Amino acid sequence: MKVGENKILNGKQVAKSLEAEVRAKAEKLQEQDIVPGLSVILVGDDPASEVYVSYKEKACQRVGINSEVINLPADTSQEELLAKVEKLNQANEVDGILVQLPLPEQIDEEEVIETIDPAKDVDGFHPVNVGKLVASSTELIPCTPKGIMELLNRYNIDLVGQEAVVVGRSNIVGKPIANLLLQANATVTICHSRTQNLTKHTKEADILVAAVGQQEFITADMVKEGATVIDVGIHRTGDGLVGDVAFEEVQEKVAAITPVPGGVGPLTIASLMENTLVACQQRRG
Ligand SMILES: Nc1nc(=O)c2c([nH]1)NC[C@@H]1CN(c3ccc(C(=O)N[C@@H](CCC(=O)O)C(=O)O)cc3)C=[N+]21
Repeated sequence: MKVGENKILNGKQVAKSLEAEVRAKAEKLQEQDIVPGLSVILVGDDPASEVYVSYKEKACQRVGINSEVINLPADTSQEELLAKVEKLNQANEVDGILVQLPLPEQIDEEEVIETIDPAKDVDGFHPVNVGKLVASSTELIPCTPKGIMELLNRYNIDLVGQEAVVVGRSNIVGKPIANLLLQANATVTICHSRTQNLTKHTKEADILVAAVGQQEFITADMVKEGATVIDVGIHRTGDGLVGDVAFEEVQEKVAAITPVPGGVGPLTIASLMENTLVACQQRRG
């Protein structure tokens, strides 16, 4: 099968259809004079963060969510940042609060996340939402894992009883996607930097999620023929964006694969729109 024949999972297209659904629901809320609101706090001037935040703002415009970006200087203190979060917790028109990561080193990230009202935690990073995700169910699921599950679902990729291998154990991607795959009845293995004989595990994967943070780390010899490969990585290189998967060689071997760009990234943004809408419905719908 060649590129373009459906083997390349079109995250951009699925994101577009998810956004259309959010937009329709936001329009319904407008009949009650409710407009969902998202506040993004950006500390410092990391260029990559600025780009991602601008994507989030544009998506809000597309779906009918009010967005506000709060730019704080790189030397913002912990107290100042917490005070800002608390103010947003109190603001009725703010349904979602997102503090863009990574944060400068003087900031205690965990304390910031714990200060966000769990009902407004559209990243799904607050311990209350993490606990609900693991133990039962919550609407506020971390955006990247949520987007991946939507993609698998829309492409009818079977998970029940399948071997799913997640490479990476971050709180943002690895741990939550492993839990969601488990809930979907996959058999889940989590690999990480200390895993011995990584290839032994990845070669068994029917579904392989690469969230390693290293450019083109997953090579063709590491994947099983006919697998589904989800590439969560984003690396800026001289030749443009590349992922955690060596796309050209791996795509020859697998049944389905997400591209970078145009795969997981747009789904992350669309899921943020969904989470903001859901937070709004739950708070004031
Ligand atoms: N609190 C918080 N929540 C986040 O969700 C969060 C964060 N911090 N910090 C940074 C990461 C990264 N992230 C991305 C969002 C969209 C694309 C995206 O749209 N990518 C496009 C285009 C990439 C490009 O052109 O730069 C694509 O892959 O096709 C990528 C990455 C959200 N993050």
